[in-house]
Amino acid sequence: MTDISSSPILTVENLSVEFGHSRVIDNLNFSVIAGRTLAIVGESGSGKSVTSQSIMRLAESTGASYPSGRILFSGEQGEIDLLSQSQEAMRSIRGKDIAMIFQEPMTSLNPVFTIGDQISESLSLHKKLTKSAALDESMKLLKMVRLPDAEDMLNRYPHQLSGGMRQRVMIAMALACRPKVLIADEPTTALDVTIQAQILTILNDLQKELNMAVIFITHDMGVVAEIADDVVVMWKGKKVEQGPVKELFANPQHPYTKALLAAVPKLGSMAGEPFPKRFPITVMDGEGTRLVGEEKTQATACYDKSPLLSVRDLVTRFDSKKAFLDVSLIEYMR
Ligand SMILES: Nc1ncnc2c1ncn2[C@@H]1O[C@H](COP(=O)(O)OP(=O)(O)OP(=O)(O)O)[C@@H](O)[C@H]1O
Repeated sequence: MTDISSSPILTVENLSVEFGHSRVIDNLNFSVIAGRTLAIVGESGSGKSVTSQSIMRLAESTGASYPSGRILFSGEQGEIDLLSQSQEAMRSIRGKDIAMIFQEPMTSLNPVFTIGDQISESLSLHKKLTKSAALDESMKLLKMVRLPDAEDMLNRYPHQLSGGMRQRVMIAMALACRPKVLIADEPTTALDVTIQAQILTILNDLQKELNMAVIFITHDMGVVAEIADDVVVMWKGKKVEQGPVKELFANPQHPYTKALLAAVPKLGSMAGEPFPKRFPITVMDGEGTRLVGEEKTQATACYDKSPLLSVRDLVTRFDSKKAFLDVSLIEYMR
């Protein structure tokens, strides 16, 4: 059950960000609580990445300034304003207290070092572990993100991994110091739908296990439905709507939120048909294509008022059977 009295771990207060004379974030306010996921959703250029880069204090290196605002973080030393920290102080906060994963893991992984070296480096830096303790811990982290053959994985180089594996390595690295806040900036956008579903499930599970606050940046309301508790909708640098995901999906207020929701595949309702309580699931695997039954998805159970079905829910459900959805079902859902 949600504890509405829990105090936020991170609060963005009246934040404005400018590049030269151009204001790209205007008076933004939101907060995140431990154990909950806040999705920041908005179209390209709405300011999602600048917001996360500002929290990490990485935006200045590309010319950003902050004419107003505070970013309050409740850490071990009590509440601090990240915007008034020196870059040196931020170096010990980044990665340790607040970690980030990005859309393209290849840009954050060093091609000439093994996976083991790269995870261990972060552990040595923040936790001062010896090399062998760091390698042991790295293996535990790789198991935590469900990478098979963790030991073999430690000796591999980034180019020897698939995109989904690299993203899991990035999650392992981000979680190395058990951060209080994880910022995930479109971490699944570059992956195909089956792998996206696996990564979202892993993130969801680890978030609960570690009781982290997660800020999840995306432009995809289908992803929001699966991963978020709360949503902030951004449009042209401003927050236009905010609320618990279930309420926002059931009763969107802002035209832009409505437009975002309309882009998500829905069953039936678009053609004015009543929403089917159950629908056929066809899978395609080594044994051919066949009907495996009828299902009521998690998504329909969650969003009874605004039935929403994403391809990912179904793929996740059948992934254990190494099965893939028949294209006809996806067509049917559209
Ligand atoms: N270094 C920079 N210099 C000038 N303007 C910038 C810079 N970085 C971002 N902007 C501008 O800030 C605005 C917000 O960009 P931001 O990258 O945060 O959008 P976004 O919502 O993350 O988009 P996307 O989904 O495409 O990543 C855009 O108008 C962008 O052009």
